[in-house]
Amino acid sequence: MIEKQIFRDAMSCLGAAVNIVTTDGPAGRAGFTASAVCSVTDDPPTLLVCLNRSASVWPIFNRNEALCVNTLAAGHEALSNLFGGKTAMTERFSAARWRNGATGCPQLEGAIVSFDCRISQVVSVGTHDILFCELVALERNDESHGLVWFDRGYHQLMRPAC
Ligand SMILES: NC(=O)C1=CN([C@@H]2O[C@H](COP(=O)(O)OP(=O)(O)OC[C@H]3O[C@@H](n4cnc5c(N)ncnc54)[C@H](O)[C@@H]3O)[C@@H](O)[C@H]2O)C=CC1
Ligand SMILES: Cc1cc2nc3c(=O)[nH]c(=O)nc-3n(C[C@H](O)[C@H](O)[C@H](O)COP(=O)(O)O)c2cc1C
Repeated sequence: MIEKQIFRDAMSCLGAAVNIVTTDGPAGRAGFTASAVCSVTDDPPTLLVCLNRSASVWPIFNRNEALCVNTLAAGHEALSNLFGGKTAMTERFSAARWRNGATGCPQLEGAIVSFDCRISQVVSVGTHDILFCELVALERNDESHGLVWFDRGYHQLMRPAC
């Protein structure tokens, strides 16, 4: 069996978009930073998000059954750290501006793209739940530069024409 640390060191070589995944509903509002997000199928348009079941936000996502994947732009590094740390939920949300999407989940103003989704299926693997998320609506912002998590640090990605 490969050790956990060796696996993590290897995974740190995979660059990934950084996202703030939010929810709102009967269990209240919550959000966390996630790099474990990817496309599953375009028919029906579906993404997946991997969420550690030991995270404080897990019961809230589990009950609300809706979420919004807000893909972060260059300049969102501090916000990403806030949602990725052990900070109070009010402190996380007061650091940025939000609007409510079709599902009622918070959409980050200035996100490169926001995928507003209903959680269609949940599969538990090891420590994590894989949340399959069917797209309800989306909002794009084609002007901001990108942000990637690679080698345990943030890297800005510039659009070619800018
Ligand atoms: N999938 C996840 O749950 C992820 C969790 N994190 C958390 O953010 C913090 C900082 O992470 P890094 O600076 O990248 O250093 P790190 O050494 O904790 O992680 C390196 C890489 O391993 C993977 N990874 C880390 N924790 C994991 C987990 N519990 N389950 C599955 N994959 C995991 C991710 O791809 C991560 O970028 C850590 O507390 C880490 O656990 C970060 C990225 C993904
Ligand atoms: C760059 C980055 C990426 C992360 N990606 C994930 C992820 O994909 N899945 C996950 O469960 N936690 C991920 N985390 C950790 C959560 O954001 C973190 O556990 C949570 O916000 C804080 O947990 P707490 O609410 O229990 O304090 C990531 C953290 C950082 C900084």
